[in-house]
Amino acid sequence: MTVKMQMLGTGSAFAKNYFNNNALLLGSGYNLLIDCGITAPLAMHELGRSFEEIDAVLITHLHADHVGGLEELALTLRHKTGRKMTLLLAEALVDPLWEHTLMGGLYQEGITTSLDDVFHVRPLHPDTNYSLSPEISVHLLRTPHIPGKDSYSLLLNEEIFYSADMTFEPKLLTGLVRNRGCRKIYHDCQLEGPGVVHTTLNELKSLPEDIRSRISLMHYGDEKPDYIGRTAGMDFLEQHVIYEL
Ligand SMILES: Nc1ccn([C@@H]2O[C@@H]3COP(=O)(O)O[C@H]3[C@H]2O)c(=O)n1
Ligand SMILES: [Zn+2]
Ligand SMILES: [Zn+2]
Repeated sequence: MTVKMQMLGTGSAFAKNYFNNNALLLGSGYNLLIDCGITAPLAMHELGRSFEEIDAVLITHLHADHVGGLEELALTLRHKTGRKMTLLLAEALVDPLWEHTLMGGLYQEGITTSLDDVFHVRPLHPDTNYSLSPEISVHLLRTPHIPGKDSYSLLLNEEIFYSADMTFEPKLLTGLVRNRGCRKIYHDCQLEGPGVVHTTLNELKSLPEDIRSRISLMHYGDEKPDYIGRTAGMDFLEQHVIYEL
C-alpha cells in the first residue's frame, strides 16, 4: 500500500482559517502524526479521527503550533485506555520538551514526574535513518529556525523532504533534489512580509524550476487565497485532503 498523507492543518502559527501545520502519515497498520499543535485535537475531532489510531507522534521543534496539543493527547490516552503514545524526537529536545513545555500541565507528584511517565520516549539522532514501519522511515535534518532553538526537518523514506519551520536554505534544497534524488519537498512558506524565522514565498520563487516543480507550500497564513496562481508553479498543500506521499 502507498503511504498517504493528510494534513490536520496547513496554517501558520497565528492563522485562523487553517489549523496548525501538522501531518498524518497513514500507512498500512502504522499511522504517524508529525507535530501536534494547539489545534491538533480539534482537527482530529473534525476529521472523525481519534488519537487511539495513531501509533507514534514525531515532534520537529518546540513551538505551540507543533507541540501545544501533546498535553491533551497524553491525558486523553491515559484516561481512555491507559496507553502511552510513542514519542519520537531529537534527543536534544527531550529535556526541554518536559522542562520548558509539558511539565507545567502534566506534572503530578509521585505519578507523573518525567516525560517517560506519559510517553514512550524514543530519542532520535539527527542524520540517521530510522525505519518506523515497513513503509515509513524518517531521518532528521537539523535546519535553522530561531537562533538557539533546535529544529529538525524530516527526510521521509529518504526521498521526501518535509520542512520544519525554517529559514531559506537554497543549497540544502538544491542538493536534496540534485544529489540525493529527493522527489518531493513540502515546505513552510511565509507569504507576506520579511521571513525572519521562516522561508518566504519570494525566496522559494527564486529557486530554479527543477527544484520549484517539486515543492508544495504549507504553513501559510490566512491570506493564502490571494496568492493562488502567484507561486511560480508551486502548489499549495490543502488541509484534510488525503495525498499519496
Ligand atoms: N523570533 C521570533 C519568534 C517567533 N516568531 C513568531 O512566532 C511564531 C511561533 O511559531 P512559528 O510557526 O515558528 O512562527 C513564529 C513567528 O510567527 C517570530 O516572528 N519571531
Ligand atoms: Zn510553526
Ligand atoms: Zn516554529
